[in-house]
Amino acid sequence: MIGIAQRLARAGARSSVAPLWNLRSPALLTVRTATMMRRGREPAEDVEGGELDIEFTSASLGRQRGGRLQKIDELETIHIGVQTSSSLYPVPISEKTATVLSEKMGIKTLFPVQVESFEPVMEGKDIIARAKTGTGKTLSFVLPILEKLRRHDSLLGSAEEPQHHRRHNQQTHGPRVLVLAPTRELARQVARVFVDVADSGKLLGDYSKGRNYPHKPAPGAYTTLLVQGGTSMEPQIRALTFTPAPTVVVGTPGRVLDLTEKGFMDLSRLETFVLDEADYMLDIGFSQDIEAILTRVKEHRSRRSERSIVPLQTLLFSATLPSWIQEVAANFLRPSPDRTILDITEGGVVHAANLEELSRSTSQSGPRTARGISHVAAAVPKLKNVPTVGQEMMWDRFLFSREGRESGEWMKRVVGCIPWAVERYAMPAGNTGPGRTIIFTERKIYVDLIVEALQYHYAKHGDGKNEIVAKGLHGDIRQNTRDSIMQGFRQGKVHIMVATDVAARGLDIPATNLVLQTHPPRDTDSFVHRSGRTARAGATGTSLVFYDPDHIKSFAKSATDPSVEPTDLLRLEKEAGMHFERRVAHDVPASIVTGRVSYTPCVVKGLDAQTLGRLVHMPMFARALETALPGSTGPTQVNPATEVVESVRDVVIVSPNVDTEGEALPEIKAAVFDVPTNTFDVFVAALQPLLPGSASVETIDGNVIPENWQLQGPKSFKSDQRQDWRNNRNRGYGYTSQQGFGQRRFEMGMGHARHQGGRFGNPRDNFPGERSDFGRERRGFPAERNRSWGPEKSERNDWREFASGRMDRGRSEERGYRDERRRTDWSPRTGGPAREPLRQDQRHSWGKGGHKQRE
Ligand SMILES: Nc1ncnc2c1ncn2[C@@H]1O[C@H](COP(=O)(O)OP(=O)(O)OP(=O)(O)O)[C@@H](O)[C@H]1O
Repeated sequence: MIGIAQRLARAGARSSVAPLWNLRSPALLTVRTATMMRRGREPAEDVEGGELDIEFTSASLGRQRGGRLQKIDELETIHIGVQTSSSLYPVPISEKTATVLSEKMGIKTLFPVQVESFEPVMEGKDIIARAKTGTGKTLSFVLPILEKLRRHDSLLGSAEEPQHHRRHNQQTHGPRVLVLAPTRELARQVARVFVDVADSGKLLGDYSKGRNYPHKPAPGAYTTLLVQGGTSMEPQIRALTFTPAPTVVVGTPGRVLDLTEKGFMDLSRLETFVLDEADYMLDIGFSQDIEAILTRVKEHRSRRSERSIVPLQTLLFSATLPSWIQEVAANFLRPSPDRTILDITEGGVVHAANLEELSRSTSQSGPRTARGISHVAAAVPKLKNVPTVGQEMMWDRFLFSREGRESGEWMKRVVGCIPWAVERYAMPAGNTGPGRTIIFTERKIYVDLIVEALQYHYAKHGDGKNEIVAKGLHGDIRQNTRDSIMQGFRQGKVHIMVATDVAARGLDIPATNLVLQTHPPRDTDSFVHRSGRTARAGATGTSLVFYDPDHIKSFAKSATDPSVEPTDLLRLEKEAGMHFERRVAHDVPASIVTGRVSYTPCVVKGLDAQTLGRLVHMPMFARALETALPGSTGPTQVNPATEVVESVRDVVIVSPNVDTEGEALPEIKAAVFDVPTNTFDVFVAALQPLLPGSASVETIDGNVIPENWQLQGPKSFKSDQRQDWRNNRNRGYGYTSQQGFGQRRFEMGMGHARHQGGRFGNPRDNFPGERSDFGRERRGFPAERNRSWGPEKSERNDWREFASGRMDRGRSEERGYRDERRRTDWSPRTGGPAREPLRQDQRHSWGKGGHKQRE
């Protein structure tokens, strides 16, 4: 008869046995084992779960090997809760970890990738593993890594501890495990799993809740340090130099490399090196950093005696392992038999013999996306009206930028359909709340635009009770804001997160109902990862891709005619092994981007092409022109710099709202601007100083708008509105957001604030028309550069230098600044005259508070 301990150990309960021997009274134990023995009933009997009273005799216990096990003298009855190996933790984990998993993390069973990777990691093998999104890859390396540390450390000092391991542990100070992840958010998430499983309290280096300097860890605790960019390095350095050093470091490659190169991170004690999202990390972009880090690891380790070194174990995990990875991964992994290649598919676990086999199996392994995802492709309808983004400056700027001309129309169409998608797919039946949606888009500017439009839409059309909050996440957002947005999304305070691919990999937000992509993604792997943000850990969810219905034609054709290039969606279906349900999206009735704006036509006669050429560079005019030309070139297709100017030489541009089609004003070179009524004043105020003397501005009825029109108080812009402007209040006049003029103008930036009617500065000074930006001309700034879309920053700085008397004559002549107009009394700080002319000795004190001393 073999002993209980051996049997338990064989069945996978090694670590659970030790406390058993110390029991002096009946106790309920949860032992992860399949085979138990009852007294007097030999041989052993397989138990299928449930609880079992077992009596052990002192004789049977006493036979157990190992001096550390206490011998029990009397007969004891021990109640052991038994569960079969297939249902609960079929791997030998310590009692402590088992308790954390089941009680704190609510994990009752292990997922296949976790079971399969456990033993190889424990044995110190290298692993490259692929498993679908949301199948628990993080735990599949965290669990065995911590267990391995525990097991090794439990042997510390005992005869069983391997010699080289003992020396390895004694000698140095740095982390024993290094995990690299591509994004800061993912690094934080992985680090948290280490902290949870190790039950080590605080995550070091997590500053999201204020400063968190390293505390003295409990003896034997496996502490984890988060080393991410975008936050202060100093506390990370302090944590690294602390004794004992953090056991695990999880970070992004840039910061890890930085700390290593500056000598703060000693990697000579490193035992395990993990690349989460391995394919992404080894792709161009990150691979250089990774190689540099590994070179450092080798350097550090080589300082130590050969015999003392524990072999470095490398673990690579991802949901996608493209074929190119075979060559790259071969440089990182040791050859067989020190390496295991795992592919966890729907059909089961494939132990590939080599990397080639793994990449071959990619195409044969069924759908590559997680099982619970429903895929929808929604055709985005064409714009029914001509929405002009009236209320938000960001859209203005975008639509007349180069990108805007390329993709502006598509973005407007897409944005108009998002509320439909959210309502339909992110609000599950019976669920009163808005659910969670992640919207992926290609560029940061799209993120900002979508967020702005959604915030506007939900503020306007929300029911006031279930307010839907949308926030953006991309690389230009400050780290603490990114962290709080992520936290808000996890907690359900943010309902829609609009993100670039920074959120595409690894992020685990369990209750995400909908993943929406504004364009079919560039490659299938991106699609797999983006879609994988929903339907995690066996849940269900929807992944929706917006596409252009023009592609429908080629959809149908390409199905029958192989010579037709498959569209993006067909390619995705083929390569990802899934099928899209086709739908037509609905855009919101009143365009989300604008609502319907009312227009006032404004006829400008006597325009020459040169003036018009200048006008069209200003977003405000360009937009008006665009609106005026829907029939000919389409609302966003206008290239203002060329097409419009070319055509204005011969034809009259007519507003679509005016039923004249060029005939009513046959001989006159004129432009009819359809100006949104609420910005009419700003428009005219900005327009008039730019026109040549021969030009006139008229309403469509032929009433000439006098030159000082805006000063007399236009009908559409009443005095109380002007007062609002002065008082920084917004009542939705179109040129500001809800945040109020002052703040908005600050956000807008200088150039934009200017063309909204005035100088950047105190908004009360700048009511359009009362004081314009063009006053600078009076101060001697060359007229041709004096435009509000005007001079480049460097030129502006030059001008300031000149105006404040700091520029020498040679340079000022070179730039054509008129020296006789040099104004030494002009304050570069306030843009107005200083109180009294500066003395020579005071001039140099600008910027050092000299002007204050004079006051
Ligand atoms: N054994 C388990 N039982 C229940 N839930 C689990 C188990 N293992 C992991 N999970 C949960 O599954 C979710 C997904 O896990 P994880 O983030 O590790 O997936 P992943 O495979 O790394 O996904 P991705 O490829 O997107 O990075 C997490 O919320 C995690 O808590």
